[in-house]
Amino acid sequence: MQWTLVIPVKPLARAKSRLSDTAHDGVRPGLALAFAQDTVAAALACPAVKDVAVVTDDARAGRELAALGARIVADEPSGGLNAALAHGAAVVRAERPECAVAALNADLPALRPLELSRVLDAAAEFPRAFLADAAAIGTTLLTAAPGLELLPAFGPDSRARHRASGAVELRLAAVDSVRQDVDTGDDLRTALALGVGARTAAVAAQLLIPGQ
Ligand SMILES: Nc1nc2c(ncn2[C@@H]2O[C@H](COP(=O)(O)OP(=O)(O)OP(=O)(O)O)[C@@H](O)[C@H]2O)c(=O)[nH]1
Ligand SMILES: C=C(OP(=O)(O)O)C(=O)O
Repeated sequence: MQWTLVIPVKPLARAKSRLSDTAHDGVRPGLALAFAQDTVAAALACPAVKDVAVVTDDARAGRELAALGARIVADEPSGGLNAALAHGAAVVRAERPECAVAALNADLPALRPLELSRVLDAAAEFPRAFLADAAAIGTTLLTAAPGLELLPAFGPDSRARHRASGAVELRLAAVDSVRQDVDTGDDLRTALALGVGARTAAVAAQLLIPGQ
């Protein structure tokens, strides 16, 4: 099965606020964009991915991610992350009602295409499925098979909400790159140790990160 990914990107000036102690206001938008570029590039290189729709209202992010090959969907609801994901899924399903849809966070700079393939192949066995984040509290990926609504419930403690919604938790080993979202300076250090994409590596090299 091949998947259409829906990737949400918050306006860069407001993105990744929890990284403010690691990356100051002048650098953080560029870092958030680099995360999204590395995430989208890895997703587009994944054999299980048919195409990628990015939901964003950010002009710069839209331009740069379209240049990588993503389709850009305007964040018309402007109602936060879950509204953006539901809208993105509805837009892609309006054109291809039978497509399999997966929501993926845009803050996965260490994402490896083959690990994403393993996760998506495992998800294909279930009507709806999700992958917990590295902290085991949140979610980095949520899938819906053809004909089923995505019903995104991302945000703090989303692992429990997605489980309660009936989605099956994927219990896979060795898919760290798909779980490693970056919210804090510690997360960034962990992602750098896993190995990040070229754009994040270039921006991170300008930051003085203790322990790097
Ligand atoms: N389109 C869209 N994407 C969003 C919105 N809020 C969050 N996102 C995206 O959802 C994903 C997960 O969000 P978070 O990890 O909370 O990222 P964030 O909101 O930039 O981080 P903080 O400011 O630290 O909360 C990231 O890819 C964000 O860019 C929103 O209102 N609209
Ligand atoms: C978006 C999520 O959380 P965070 O902002 O912590 O990445 C989530 O895990 O659903």
